[in-house]
Amino acid sequence: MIEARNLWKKYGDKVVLERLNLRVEEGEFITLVGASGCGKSTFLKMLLGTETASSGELLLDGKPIPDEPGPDRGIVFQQYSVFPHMSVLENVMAARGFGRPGVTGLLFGAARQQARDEARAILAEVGLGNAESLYPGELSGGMRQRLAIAQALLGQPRILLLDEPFGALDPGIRADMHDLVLRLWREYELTVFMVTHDLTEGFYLGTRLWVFDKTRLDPQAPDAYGATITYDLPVGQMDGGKLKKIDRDLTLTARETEKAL
Ligand SMILES: Nc1ncnc2c1ncn2[C@@H]1O[C@H](COP(=O)(O)OP(=O)(O)OP(=O)(O)O)[C@@H](O)[C@H]1O
Repeated sequence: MIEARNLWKKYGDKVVLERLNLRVEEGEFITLVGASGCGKSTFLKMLLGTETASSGELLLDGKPIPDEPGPDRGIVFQQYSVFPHMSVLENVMAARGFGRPGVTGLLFGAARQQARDEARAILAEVGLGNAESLYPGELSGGMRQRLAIAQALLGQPRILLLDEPFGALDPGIRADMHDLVLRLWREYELTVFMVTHDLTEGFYLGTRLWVFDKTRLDPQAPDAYGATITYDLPVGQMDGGKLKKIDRDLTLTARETEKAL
């Protein structure tokens, strides 16, 4: 489904990512970990289409990823910007409208009613069915991320990109969000790429964990080399074409890996 062939990303003379070669099949749940600033978000942006490769290829179904976001790819950031003066329902409807052709993306009549119905359905899916008339300022951090996920799912994406979506949440809330993401991943048969700083989270959620790191370093020229994927660890298993999580002692596995890294 997704393939990178000798993919590089540079900003000016600064090499951020280098020599990425990878293949991802439909339905995988990839978790990305690595030091701050090593290019994980940049890689997600390349998948989204807001950043382009400096060289090499990034392919979706054998064709170059379009260099602009499309409905087949949804993204959730750690801090999500919503319209503060619009209710939860209106925010979701606005996201739907903006995804449509037209100058303003405004919806009228039957299209508006359909957008409202779709927005209500997706809000119920993410557990915000009773919060549609609240304003963003009235939402907890977890509810705000549920809203962001609802917006990301609106275009019925095949690929969901999550950039540290739960980094700012309390542990209890994070556990609820993990349940939500795993349910949505299975229900919508998504392919997920999720950046996290939490290795345990990476092991728990993913079917495959990637570690981004630099393999070469020039102390005189710190920007001369970029990061690449240094570990590609299977942390789940395929079961008759369906992905199934394997039971494991998560804490132990994460600790073992931290030691190994
Ligand atoms: N638009 C840009 N122009 C120039 N440099 C950029 C740009 N975007 C990112 N960078 C640089 O690219 C490098 C990788 O950034 P990126 O945000 O992808 O890292 P990251 O691994 O996601 O970090 P973090 O875990 O802290 O979010 C950083 O050094 C950053 O300063």
